[in-house]
Amino acid sequence: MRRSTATVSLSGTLRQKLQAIAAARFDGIELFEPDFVSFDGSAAELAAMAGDLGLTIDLYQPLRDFEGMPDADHARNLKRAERKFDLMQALGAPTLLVCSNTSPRSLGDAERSAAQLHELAERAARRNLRIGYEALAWGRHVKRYREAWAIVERADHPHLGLILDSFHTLSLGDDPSAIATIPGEKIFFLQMADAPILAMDVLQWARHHRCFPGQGQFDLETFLARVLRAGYAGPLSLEIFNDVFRETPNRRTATDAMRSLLLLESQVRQRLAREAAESDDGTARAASERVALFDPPAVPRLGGYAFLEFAVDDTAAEALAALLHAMGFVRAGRHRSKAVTLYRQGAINLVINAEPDSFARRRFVEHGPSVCAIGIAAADAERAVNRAVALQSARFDGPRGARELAMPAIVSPGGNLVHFVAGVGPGVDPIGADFVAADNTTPDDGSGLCHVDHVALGLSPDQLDTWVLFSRAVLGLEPGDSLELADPFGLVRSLGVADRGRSLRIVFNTSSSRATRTALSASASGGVAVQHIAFACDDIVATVRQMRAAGVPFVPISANYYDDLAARIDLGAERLATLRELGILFDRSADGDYLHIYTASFAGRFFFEIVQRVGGYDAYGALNAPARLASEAQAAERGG
Ligand SMILES: O=C(O)c1ccc(O)c(O)c1
Ligand SMILES: [Mg+2]
Repeated sequence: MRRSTATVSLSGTLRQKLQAIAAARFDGIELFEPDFVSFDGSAAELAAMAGDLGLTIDLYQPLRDFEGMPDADHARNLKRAERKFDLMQALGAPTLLVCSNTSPRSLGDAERSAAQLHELAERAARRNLRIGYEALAWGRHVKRYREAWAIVERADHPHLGLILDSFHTLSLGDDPSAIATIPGEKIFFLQMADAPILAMDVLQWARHHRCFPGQGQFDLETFLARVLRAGYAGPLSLEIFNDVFRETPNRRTATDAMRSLLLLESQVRQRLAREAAESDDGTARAASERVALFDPPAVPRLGGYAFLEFAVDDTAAEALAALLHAMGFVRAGRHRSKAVTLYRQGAINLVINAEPDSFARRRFVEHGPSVCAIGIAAADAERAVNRAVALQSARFDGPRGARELAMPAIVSPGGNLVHFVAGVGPGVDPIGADFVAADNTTPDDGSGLCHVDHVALGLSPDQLDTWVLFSRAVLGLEPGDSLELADPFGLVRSLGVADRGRSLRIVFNTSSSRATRTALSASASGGVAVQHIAFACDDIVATVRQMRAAGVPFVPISANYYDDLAARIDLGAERLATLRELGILFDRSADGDYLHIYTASFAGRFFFEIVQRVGGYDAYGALNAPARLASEAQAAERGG
């Protein structure tokens, strides 16, 4: 399909917007009128600029408060429309979007609305332009696509058609099924927008909280499948009013925009194939044949975290090694050719990279001691990278020594590397292969840690949507519930994503307050940093006892927390006393329990969490996070 985006979806001047849109390889734009009104050039200059960038101007939008007006207003409206037709001809824009009237002066008489739109279409036809009529969810008399279609049908003019916008239909909870009954050639344009489900005024929701497909909670797959089965074959366009996108650097937004369309197309492609197999009316098959939908390599099958790599210098390497040692990790080997050491426990591989001239060192210089790369086990690593690249990630090929394993990697939105590691499994050791075994290896030692449970990222607020889409599109992870937690200095939003098998979990923490630790660490790291790494164990009491004996520093938890816990959940006196003694936090859901504890921060950059999941507990103990956040703030208050 031709891919297009409204200029309102990105930040910048109109010139910068077009450059970003072209760089992301869109085919066209919807020109949002305010962008043109304040543009410092003529329509012809804009048309030339778009043309030079390989972009067509697919739609001019919007013309407001047009249909169903008293006669005197209508006469003025026609004059106004003629001026816009002049402009569209100079721009080479074929279609004008007329959104349903919101004026209190509009009369709500469908006959009158149809007649006035017919007249507008007749005038458009003289210039070979087209009118698309769109129902705004807050239109005065027309809110739903069926109401708009009834008027278009009644007006019955070849230059008048319908414009569909997923936001208006899905925000009202309207059923998109009937779209399939509208003749495809009467759907003149299609605007796609996702959004989080919010209980708020629909106009505010629409103007501030739309997001790209895959970033919100609307069922856009069903919506688009309906539109394609109706026979629509025009552009697939994004119209996203979003406060954050208005200020986010527009190259990233444009990449997200394209990634969102490619993901949606690939989902709908599969959906149509399924529907074609199930239904016998032929429209699903016809749709698949009519439009070419993006077809990337399949979502990778993931097998959890294969390794985590830390960027350090020699000093930080020593301090981190001491902490890991106290946590029960063993130094398993040194890299064949680099200043890189492998620490192991259970199935956990931690790579400590102090190699002077390396990607890790560049990250260290920018961000201090930090996680600079992760490895994800994937059955077919090359295919996983190919999918990532198809979905707009950059491939990274680092220098590789003679006998080293090929481990294809991509660059994640924050600039860290994501390696895909094939052949991880019982009895095989693709990570260890690059390391010369240390002779002090005692694999039976350890404190009972078995695998990486999750990695938590601290994100600046403008990174959250980017990461939700990246993890969904590239890694096939799906979001859970979004929660709000209290830090002593503001609110923190926390959202977990995971694959279906729960082998790979990532938690995103973000804060719009400026003084929360989440916000401070996100801004100190350029917007994205691994905030903590959670290791899973089977007996947290034994593990924490051993770590405490070895001197691992944990975040102290208020005695009041345990009094409150006792009031909320009946754990038995002995169990409660053990948790209190060791500073272990507890959460219970309908599915199971979660016991966890946090280490003190390492070099003020990141920390570790030890977790034990019991039963089918599927979250991250977010309700306990305030206990940690307050504890850290109080330690800082004491000068700790
Ligand atoms: O918010 C608006 O005014 C507006 C304008 C044009 C559109 O296509 C739309 O969906 C909303
Ligand atoms: Mg719209």
